[in-house]
Amino acid sequence: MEKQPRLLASQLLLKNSLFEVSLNRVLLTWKEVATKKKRVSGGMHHPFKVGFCFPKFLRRDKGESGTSHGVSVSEILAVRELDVDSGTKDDGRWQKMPQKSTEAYPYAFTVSYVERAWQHRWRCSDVTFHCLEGALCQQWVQTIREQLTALTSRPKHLLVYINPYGGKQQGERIYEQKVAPLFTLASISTHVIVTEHANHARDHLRTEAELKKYDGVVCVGGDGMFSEMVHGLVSRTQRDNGVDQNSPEEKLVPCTLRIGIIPAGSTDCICYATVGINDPVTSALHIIVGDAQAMDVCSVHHNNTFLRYSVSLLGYGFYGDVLADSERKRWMGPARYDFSGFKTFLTHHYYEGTVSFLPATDILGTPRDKTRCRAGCFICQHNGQLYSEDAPEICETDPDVPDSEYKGGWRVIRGKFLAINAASMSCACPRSPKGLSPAAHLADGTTDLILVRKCSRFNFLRHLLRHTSKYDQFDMTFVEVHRVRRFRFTPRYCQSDSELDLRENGKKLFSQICRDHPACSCSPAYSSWNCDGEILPHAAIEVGVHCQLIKLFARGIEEQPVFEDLPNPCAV
Ligand SMILES: CCCCCCCCCCCCC/C=C/[C@@H](O)[C@H](COP(=O)(O)O)NC(=O)CCCCC
Ligand SMILES: Nc1ncnc2c1ncn2[C@@H]1O[C@H](COP(=O)(O)OP(=O)(O)O)[C@@H](O)[C@H]1O
Ligand SMILES: [Ca+2]
Repeated sequence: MEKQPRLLASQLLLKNSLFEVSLNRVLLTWKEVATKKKRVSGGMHHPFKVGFCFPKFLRRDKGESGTSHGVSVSEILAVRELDVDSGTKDDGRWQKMPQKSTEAYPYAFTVSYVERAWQHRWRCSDVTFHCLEGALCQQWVQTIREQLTALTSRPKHLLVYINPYGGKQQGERIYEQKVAPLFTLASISTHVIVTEHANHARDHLRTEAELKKYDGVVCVGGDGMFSEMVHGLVSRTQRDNGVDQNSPEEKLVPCTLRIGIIPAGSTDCICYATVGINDPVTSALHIIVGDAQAMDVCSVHHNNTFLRYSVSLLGYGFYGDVLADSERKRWMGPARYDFSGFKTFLTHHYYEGTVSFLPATDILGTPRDKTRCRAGCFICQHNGQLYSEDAPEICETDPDVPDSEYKGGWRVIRGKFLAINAASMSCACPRSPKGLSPAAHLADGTTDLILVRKCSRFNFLRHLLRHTSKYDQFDMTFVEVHRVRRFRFTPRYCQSDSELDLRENGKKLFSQICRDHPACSCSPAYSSWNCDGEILPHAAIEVGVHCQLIKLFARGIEEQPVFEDLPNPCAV
């Protein structure tokens, strides 16, 4: 790392020990002064040599000369002066001042910063430095504040929507107790709206919200609430730019405002797969430090009419049936998915239809890779560039020509499927920490199309269980996975353009099939599509991926540090 010029360096007191504290544009470091050499310096600037740079995740080292700490300036949340005389912090919280500092070091300031905890959790930590002179203390506070102000990617004004009914109905409490105090600490102003009905946030964003006033929008809720934000923002952006969402081939305009998610839902898959954990404090801290993570968005059309956007799972068959059943059991909270999941597994329905897809051939990465999409993902950068430079691949298709005759690289697969899933990202969530498609990428412009063909109940159970273990869920004869740019699905019993209303005619067709095939296992003709937790009204759909259409306040999952592999900077 390039050596940065030092902005400040002083000997300051921390918990009754003397530390050499140094600030440059990148790092704030503090290192205990060796016991023998310990002396009170009178608060003058003492140049000292910081002969090493802290590796990214290594914040603390015990060297010969005492404990060393480092925090990246980009992860400092706030700095504030302490009112030592009154013994209070300027945020009103009482604090017992250490005896030695009140006597010899009567001025103090506190730096709040991000500390990494277990399993990708972030926490807000405080460190308080005591100074001999008020002027020095103020100089430190002012210099750190100037550094923070220079971080232009940090949001200052946020529009927050809380779904009070998501997940375990704890959205408001989570926001007030865990998130709002952190936003206040970081001097972020907020306009908070507690939603009063479904689609309140979507419609407000799409038509009313004065978006120019904000640096980002935040939702407190689950994947359904996030989906509302996506629909509101994407639709608004297309309308403002005169783009017709009804055309499946249209290149959509990316949204500029970033979206933050404070997890308070049932699956929290978007949060989990972009941050690594569904933890409200962690998400709030990612928002405060101004992280940015691009994400792909799928548009879903039926007969040249826009239906919905999807960012995580589009699932027909198993996941569609689980969702349809679970919607009637919302009162159960997140447990409804376990109940409906078990019930749907027992019904073991399969569905016939044709899947046609345009494989993503010119890109890096495959769904069977061992590498994972992580913070700063090279594959997302590479493929993202490829797709943003090129015009989207448009394959002229004629609805009157059978799928099997399509040209332009489309592939056609007909069959009986227990599940057809399109995962635009891993879909990692607490139920399946590796997700539906573990090697899928957040921002590579593709979706992983997973086809699970009709198989025995036992084999399907094996496939499902592999989502929760180290074994490969795709390494089974009845499962195939393709990385695609676009795909279509047509159910076998599709009635052309005047397609069935699924709820009405689906029932009729179900009984018809069973009469025609007395020995069949009574699979209905149609399932429904689960589109990020919403049921789609049509089974025949066309899907296209829009590379990096939105941005989140996240950075992707960070690699966990392997401390043994890192050099000890203090070792001789
Ligand atoms: C017998 C063991 C079975 C284990 C299977 C585990 C596989 C779980 C993969 C889940 C992928 C979830 C993808 C995300 C979907 C969400 O958009 C959607 C709505 O979420 P929310 O708004 O928070 O309610 N959630 C679901 O569709 C739930 C699927 C759960 C299926 C068991
Ligand atoms: N005030 C409200 N009342 C009822 N439903 C709401 C409200 N606000 C949002 N919703 C809807 O609740 C659904 C579920 O929300 P979500 O936050 O995703 O929770 P969960 O993860 O439990 O499904 C979303 O589809 C959203 O449109
Ligand atoms: Ca993707």
